Amino acid sequence: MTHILTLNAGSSSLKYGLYDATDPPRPLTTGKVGRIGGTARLSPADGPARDLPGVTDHATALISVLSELHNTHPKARVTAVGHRVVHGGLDYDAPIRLTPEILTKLDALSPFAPLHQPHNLAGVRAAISAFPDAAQIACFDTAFHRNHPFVNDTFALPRRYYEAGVRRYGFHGLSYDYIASDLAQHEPDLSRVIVAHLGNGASMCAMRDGRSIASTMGFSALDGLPMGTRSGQLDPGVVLYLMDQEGMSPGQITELLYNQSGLKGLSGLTNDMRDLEASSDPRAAEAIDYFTFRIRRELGALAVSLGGLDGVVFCGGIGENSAMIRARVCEGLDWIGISCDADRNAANARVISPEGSPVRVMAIPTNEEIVIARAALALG
Ligand SMILES: Nc1ncnc2c1ncn2[C@@H]1O[C@H](COP(=O)(O)OP(=O)(O)O)[C@@H](O)[C@H]1O
Ligand SMILES: CC(=O)OP(=O)(O)O
Ligand SMILES: [Mg+2]
Repeated sequence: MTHILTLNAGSSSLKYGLYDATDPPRPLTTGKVGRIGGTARLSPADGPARDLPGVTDHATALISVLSELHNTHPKARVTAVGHRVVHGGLDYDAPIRLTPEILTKLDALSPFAPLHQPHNLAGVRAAISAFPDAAQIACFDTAFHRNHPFVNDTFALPRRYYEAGVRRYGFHGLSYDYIASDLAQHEPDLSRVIVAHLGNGASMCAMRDGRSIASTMGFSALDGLPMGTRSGQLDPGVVLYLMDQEGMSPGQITELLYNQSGLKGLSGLTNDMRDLEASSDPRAAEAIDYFTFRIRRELGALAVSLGGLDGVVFCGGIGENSAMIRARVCEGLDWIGISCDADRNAANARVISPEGSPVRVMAIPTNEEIVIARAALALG
């Protein structure tokens, strides 16, 4: 028996999975290192969680994950490693087996996803040294969105920028791909669906019949919803002001918009939703107000893109676990058919809208790892 390893570096997490290389891949173990940048904690799905005091970044998190897997599954024969790679740019709209040339091309996209792409590619390089004989497969967050209609793919800039690749790519595509396959299997009657992937990074996707037609994220993973540490949608005039009036450099603005803004910037406290929910500081409440307000605003915009709504799905660390955020998002939206049953919501049930509701509202745990494992099996 041979095995597939999956690695998924998010902005605050490193998720992993080890699978038998069967069709479909059978999970042997999965888990994650969360709160990277804070008190990192390893949570294997099948064992006790523990803090990782020496882990301060994605590189040290990866060393811990590889050593955990070596201890728990010493006989694993890894023949393919599947990687989440956030940005595939113009060239990659499907998973691909990596070569040194492709890796170099993907390096060039790092400035457009600085919280992810460098960690994703460092993971590839670490996996090449740990498993030199294994196939390395990249699975792109952008791929799921590559067939957007022109109006959802472009900015109103002179055409040459579109041709040069300045487009609305959209991200979290592996998560949306998983949710689309889950819906096709279990809710085939739903055509127009909005999926809210709410984690440390957050975006929403409008899907018609399982295909993405619009996303709140754009050229980079900065656009759209406010996130743990990212601003979300911002008037470009603010960036001009920061440069012209405050004399900030591109590097300083990058640090501000990617690392010091969003929930962390607004609350002045933390990027972590669990900590914000537990806080009595009024700034924490205001950060949550802003987060839910922007989700509701985008919900309206995406419903218009779809010409109506049959379903809403919450996923990601916040979407799957926070009944409070889901309730706040759904509050007072009966007029577009959205409502939330308090008991179902509190129980984290799959369907949280009341029986017979015009829009089926759901909380579905996403599974980017299995999407990566399937691709690694196909291409490995
Ligand atoms: N029970 C919970 N209640 C509220 N928020 C939660 C809960 N569990 C996790 N979260 C939040 O989910 C976010 C992390 O989401 P996740 O999808 O794991 O991260 P990433 O985007 O880095 O992959 C954090 O803000 C965390 O506080
Ligand atoms: C693209 C993105 O924001 O990913 P994550 O939610 O894993 O940080
Ligand atoms: Mg994530």
